[in-house]
Amino acid sequence: MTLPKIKHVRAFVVRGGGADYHDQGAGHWIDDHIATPMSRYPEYRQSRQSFGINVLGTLVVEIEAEDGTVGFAVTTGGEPAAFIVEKHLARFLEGRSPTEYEKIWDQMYFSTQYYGRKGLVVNAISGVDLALWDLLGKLRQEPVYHLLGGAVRDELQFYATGARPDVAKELGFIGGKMPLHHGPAEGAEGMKKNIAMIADMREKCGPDFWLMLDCWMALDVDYATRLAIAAHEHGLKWIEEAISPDDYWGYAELKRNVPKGMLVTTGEHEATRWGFRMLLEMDCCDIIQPDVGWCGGVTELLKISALADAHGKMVVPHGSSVYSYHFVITRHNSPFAEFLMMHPGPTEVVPMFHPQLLGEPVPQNGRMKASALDAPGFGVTLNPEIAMHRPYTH
Ligand SMILES: C[C@H](O)[C@H](O)CC(=O)C(=O)O
Ligand SMILES: [Mg+2]
Repeated sequence: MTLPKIKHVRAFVVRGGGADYHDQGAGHWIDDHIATPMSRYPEYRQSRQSFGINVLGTLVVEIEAEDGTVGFAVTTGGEPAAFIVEKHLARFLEGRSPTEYEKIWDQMYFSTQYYGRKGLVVNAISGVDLALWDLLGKLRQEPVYHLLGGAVRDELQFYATGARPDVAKELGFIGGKMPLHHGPAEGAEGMKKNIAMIADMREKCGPDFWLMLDCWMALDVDYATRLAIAAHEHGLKWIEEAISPDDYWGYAELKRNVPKGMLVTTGEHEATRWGFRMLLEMDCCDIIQPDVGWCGGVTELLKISALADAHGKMVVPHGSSVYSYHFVITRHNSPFAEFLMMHPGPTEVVPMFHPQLLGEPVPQNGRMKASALDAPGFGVTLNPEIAMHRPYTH
C-alpha cells in the first residue's frame, strides 16, 4: 500500500499546562517549594516558576499528508523549538513518505548535531517524530501500539506522581512518587523535614504501598546518600534523579552507596541511544526513565529500550501521557507506567495533558485497558478551543 506523501509541517506554541506540565496556575502542588538545582539561591527556592521552569510552553507539531490527513503531537520546547521545526527540520519531511521515519530521524539528528544532541533540539525532533507516528497510524487506521509490535499485556498499571501518595493509594495506583522539598542549601533542618515527609507518608500509606522520591537534579552524591540511608528505614522504593544528569560518575557512585534493595532511577533529562548508553554502561541506575517527548521520540525510544533490555534494566518512561502508554504496553521491560497527577491538589485523576488533548485516556483504579488505546495514531485530537500561535512559517 502506497501512503500519501507529506505535504506540510507546521509548528505552534500553546500556553497553560498540557505538555509543558510545569506551566500551571498559582497554588498547584507542582510549583510548591520543590528542591531543584536552583534551590541554592534563596530567591529561586520557593517556586520553580521563579527561575523559569515554565518559560518555554508547549510545542505542537502538525504534519499534513497530501490527502489532507493530519498527524500531530505535543511536547515542550515552545517558540525556539517551533523555529527549529519550521526553519530546519521540515525540509527532511516534506515530499517524503511517512513510512521513512528511520531516515527522517537520522537526517533530523545529524543535520542539527552541530548545535543539538540533547535538550531543546531533541525536544523538537521528538515532537516531529511523534507527529509522524501519529500520521502513520491515522493513514494506516491503526493505533501506534500496533505499529510498535502490539500489546504484550492486556492492561497498563500505573504509579502516581504528586504530593499526595496517600490519595494515590485510595485512587488505586500501585505507588506514589512525591517531590523532594528541601535541597542541600537548606541544611540539617531541610534534611529533617524531608525525612519527616517520607515518614508521614509511610504512616499514612501503610507498609506495602510503593513510595518513591523525585529529587529533580537537586542534590549532590553525599546528600543523596545520606537521604537514601535515612529514607530506607521508611521503605523508600526508589530515589529518582538525585543529581545532575551530566554526572554519570556521581550516579554510578550513588548506586553503589544506596542501601541494598533501594533502586536508583534517572533519565528523564537524558536523550538518545548515546546518552542512555552512558547510563547503562556505567551502571548508573536500576530503572531508566526516558521521556518520549524529549529523548528523541518513539523511533529513538525503541533503540534505547532494546539497549536497556540487553543490560537487564527496566524502562519506565517519564510522564508524557499517550506517547508513553502506546510504548509501555508493547514492552516486557516496561512493566508499569507513570501517571503525573495534574490536579492542583492533587486529589483527583485528570488527563495529564489537559486542556490540549481531547480523548486522552486516564487510569481507572490505577489501570488502563489496552483497548483504551485502540483509536488510530495516538488516539487523541487537538482541542480546537486552545489558542495556538504559529510564530514562524517556511
Ligand atoms: C515532581 C517532579 O519534580 C517533576 O515535576 C516531575 C517529574 O520529574 C516526574 O514526574 O518524574
Ligand atoms: Mg522525575
